[in-house]
Amino acid sequence: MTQSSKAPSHFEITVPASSANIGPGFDTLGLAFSLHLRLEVRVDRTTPSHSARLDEHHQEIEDVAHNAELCSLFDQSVTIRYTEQNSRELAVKPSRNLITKTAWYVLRCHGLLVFPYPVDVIIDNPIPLGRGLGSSGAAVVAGVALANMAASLGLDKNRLLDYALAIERHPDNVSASLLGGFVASYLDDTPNASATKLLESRFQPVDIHTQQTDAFAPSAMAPHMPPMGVSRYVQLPWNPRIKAIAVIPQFQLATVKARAALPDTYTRADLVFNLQRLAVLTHTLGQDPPNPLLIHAAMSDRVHQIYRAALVPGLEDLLRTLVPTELPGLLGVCLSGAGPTVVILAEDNFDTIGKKACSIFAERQVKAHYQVLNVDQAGLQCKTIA
Ligand SMILES: Nc1ncnc2c1ncn2[C@@H]1O[C@H](COP(=O)(O)OP(=O)(O)OP(=O)(O)O)[C@@H](O)[C@H]1O
Ligand SMILES: N[C@@H](CCO)C(=O)O
Repeated sequence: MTQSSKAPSHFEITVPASSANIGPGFDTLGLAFSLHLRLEVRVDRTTPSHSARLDEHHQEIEDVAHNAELCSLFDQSVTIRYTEQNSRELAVKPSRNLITKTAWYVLRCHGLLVFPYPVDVIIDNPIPLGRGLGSSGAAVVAGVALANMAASLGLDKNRLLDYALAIERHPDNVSASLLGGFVASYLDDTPNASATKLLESRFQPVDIHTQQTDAFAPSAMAPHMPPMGVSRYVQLPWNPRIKAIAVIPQFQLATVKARAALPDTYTRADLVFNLQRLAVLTHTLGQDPPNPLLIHAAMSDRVHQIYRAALVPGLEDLLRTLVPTELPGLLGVCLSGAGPTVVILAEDNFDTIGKKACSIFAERQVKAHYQVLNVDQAGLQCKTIA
């Protein structure tokens, strides 16, 4: 992530799409793609926003009966516009849009009720919504970066990840979008020393392991700051010859619905099945030449894909039919995150494989198209323009 020291008045934020799980790595593996959410941001640093500081409002906020006044105050400090891609159903009211709501949470954790200077954001989002390509994760990463750059908060990428996790509770998508490449991550159950320091401050750290979050509660005087170092990660080796064929059905599947389809408990046999393949998979995707039979077998899963198959017609056919012995160049197949997109890792014959996958979906009356994507090794990029 690049960031100049001078407070920029014109900058660009780019965040890669991502695929989570990659077969056996449920809630831990993430892969960033060369498909980017882009924000072009202008900050009018000549005109400080009115009522920028939370403590200037201390008494007023105590008296504010509704969130409405806080929202309208924030909405006056930022404007957002989308280009035509994938934005029809997205809110352009800043206090209701995921990107700027996330930025608002980060600002409020720093005592700011609004952006310190008026901000204008043009958003280009080629990442399809609700398809398992990490559009919400990319939006959250873009939001924390927007607050960091526009308010010159000086947060490094590890702290940005803490804030992103206060919103998106599973680390796989946001870690890949923030860091780039092929990432394994976990949430740290034991808050470290710096996190306990936060306990003495007036901010109570958000409990990252519960599902509900008050991060977006605008009426909160000072929202719960995330503990420091709440996630740990490693960036894994990736053979650049391997590309991803994203086979994208036309229907959406919200993550919350796909997570509700999962059981609360698993047999030891199923857990061991996934653990064994996960261990192999984290290494074999960095080997050269790739080993198709090993990769294909290591991408098998018993924790989430079988339980989501009913929500993605054609998934079981794809997992059963797309094998390296039948399709030269094919390495492995998996549901992308919570779906419905299916990601096929391959080193050759991308179009033959993509068309075959779309035809299998079509046999189940599912319209789909495919995109051949490289793995993005850069992650979040913040580029100063002026
Ligand atoms: N680029 C974006 N800008 C603003 N809000 C977004 C954006 N992408 C996603 N969101 C918000 O996040 C919500 C959930 O997004 P989406 O359904 O795409 O993500 P998901 O289901 O969590 O997983 P995935 O994006 O991987 O499918 C959307 O309904 C939308 O409100
Ligand atoms: N690991 C998450 C990813 C969601 O994008 C899930 O599969 O629910």
